[in-house]
Amino acid sequence: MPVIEVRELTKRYGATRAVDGLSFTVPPGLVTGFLGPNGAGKSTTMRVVLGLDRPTSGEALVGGHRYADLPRPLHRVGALLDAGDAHPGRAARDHLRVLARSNGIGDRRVDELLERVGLGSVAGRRVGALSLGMRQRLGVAAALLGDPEVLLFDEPVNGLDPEGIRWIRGLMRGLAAEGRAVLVSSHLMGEMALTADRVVVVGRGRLVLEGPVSELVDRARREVLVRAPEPGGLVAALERAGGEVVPEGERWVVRGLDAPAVAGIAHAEGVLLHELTPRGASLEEAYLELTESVVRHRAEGVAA
Ligand SMILES: Nc1ncnc2c1ncn2[C@@H]1O[C@H](COP(=O)(O)OP(=O)(O)OP(=O)(O)O)[C@@H](O)[C@H]1O
Repeated sequence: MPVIEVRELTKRYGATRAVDGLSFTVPPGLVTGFLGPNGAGKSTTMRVVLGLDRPTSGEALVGGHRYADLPRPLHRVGALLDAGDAHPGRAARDHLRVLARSNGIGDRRVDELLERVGLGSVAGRRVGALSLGMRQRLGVAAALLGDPEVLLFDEPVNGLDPEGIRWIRGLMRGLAAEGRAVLVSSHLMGEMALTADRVVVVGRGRLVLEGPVSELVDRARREVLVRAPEPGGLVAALERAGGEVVPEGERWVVRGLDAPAVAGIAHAEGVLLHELTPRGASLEEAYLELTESVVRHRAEGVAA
């Protein structure tokens, strides 16, 4: 059973549809990457899941309930939205203690978490004197206070150095391995390929794709570059087989057929090939292509 369920969610701010009929689920035990370009509606969706924003229509449920109806929300859902939300003048430890006490959580849990996120030695330091990476770790500790089964991270690697990025990745993988549902937003596909088991891709507030990371790769446009000094009937035969053939310099770009199929057709036509090169899109390209096509379609839709 999915732990987070977003159903037909729409959120408008005036004329802006930040989220537009979005549905997806976040299952337990996996890291789900929430991907989309800037302004795609990721933060808005997360805020609605956390009850910080009200949907215009549709709903977002955690364990079958709206956030507002969860009895002990901090014990069900933890979130890292913005590293800058702690009081700068307060010591890191005290920041967590205040949060913990107001939720009936003891100081021992605070000390345990400070160690877990690697802030044990700087726990007495003012929040304002912590580096961005340390504040990010403090935010993670706050999210984990109630030992929640669901975790939301909004662009957690922003501004972190490579060591901090590695740490966050390992942490998210570990939390999922403990059976928790982890939703992490990013606008970088490469980052998600290293961290997520599955992805929910959004563009302009709408769902573009939901599924395993590998599905995105499969969606990548695949091409075969072909060079044949005497092509004869090759192009026509490739087109008959369903390929789309476009000249590129001295070569042909074939789409819709894989390299073995192209080789087989060339052989059947008796055409000698000097080159047969499969060209696959990278994950980042596949993702950009997907989100761009959504943006284009929607722009055309608006113009029509
Ligand atoms: N409180 C608000 N008032 C008005 N417009 C808003 C508000 N919050 C978000 N928006 C708009 O809604 C759209 C979606 O924003 P959102 O922050 O959810 O996107 P995002 O995918 O998280 O992008 P980013 O990666 O830039 O954070 C944007 O056009 C944004 O300007």
